[in-house]
Amino acid sequence: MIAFDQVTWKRENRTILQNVTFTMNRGEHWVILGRNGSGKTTMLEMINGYLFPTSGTVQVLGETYGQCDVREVRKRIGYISQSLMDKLALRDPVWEVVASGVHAYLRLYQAVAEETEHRARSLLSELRIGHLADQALGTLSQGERKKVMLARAMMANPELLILDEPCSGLDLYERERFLADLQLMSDRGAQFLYVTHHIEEIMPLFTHVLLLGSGRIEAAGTKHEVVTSDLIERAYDVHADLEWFNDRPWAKVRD
Ligand SMILES: Nc1ncnc2c1ncn2[C@@H]1O[C@H](COP(=O)(O)OP(=O)(O)OP(=O)(O)O)[C@@H](O)[C@H]1O
Repeated sequence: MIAFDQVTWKRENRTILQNVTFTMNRGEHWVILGRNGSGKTTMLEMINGYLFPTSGTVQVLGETYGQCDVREVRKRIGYISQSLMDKLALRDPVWEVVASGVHAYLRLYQAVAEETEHRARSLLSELRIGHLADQALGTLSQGERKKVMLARAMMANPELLILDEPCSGLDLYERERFLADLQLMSDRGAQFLYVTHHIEEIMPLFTHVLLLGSGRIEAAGTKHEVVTSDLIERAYDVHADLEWFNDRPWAKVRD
């Protein structure tokens, strides 16, 4: 599904990723954790084929980057990020924003097939925002906009769904609703790769965690192997006790 083999990325004499090797197998859902600047977004950009390693190889969905048409691979990947959100037209009706995801266009440039509109509307209803379908995107709350992005990404039936801090800016209520919706969407066949700063966002659906520290892998494996007090302390440099509650980890920071 995704394989990094000895991936290194250097910029202006700085090594931003160093010898990163990891494999995400079919059926697994991964979370990437790591401090600010540890290289998480850089990894996501590589998986999307926007950045190429200085050395090492990246394989995604069975294709090796450098030996395939990256644009074809991208069609099989959904990507939810703040920078995509910023590119969406705030005046467009919500259902159109969702429908444009079917071809991964930013806007619709031609008449939409009735079936596409129907699918966009029913995805919005499934995410409990069907009543907002005809409103302009710019009139929605941040939480509702995140759901629109989720619906838009699901329009193309992606095999891999990448989420870069999707819950940033959401209050507790909106965050929990978004995470519940993600759980709802997880049985549609897409595998998730989720970047966050908040370990309690590691929902039951996630199976594995990669912990990144200054461009190197500190740990990678099943979530129960990786999300431990020792490893979290090492990666974040804070003393924390971890507790699992409702199959999610919660950190209590000590002095
Ligand atoms: N194009 C670039 N040229 C030079 N340095 C870069 C470039 N892109 C990223 N970096 C540097 O690489 C490091 C890792 O950046 P990256 O955005 O991947 O971190 P991150 O883990 O996603 O951080 P955050 O959690 O703050 O979003 C940072 O120190 C950043 O300044």
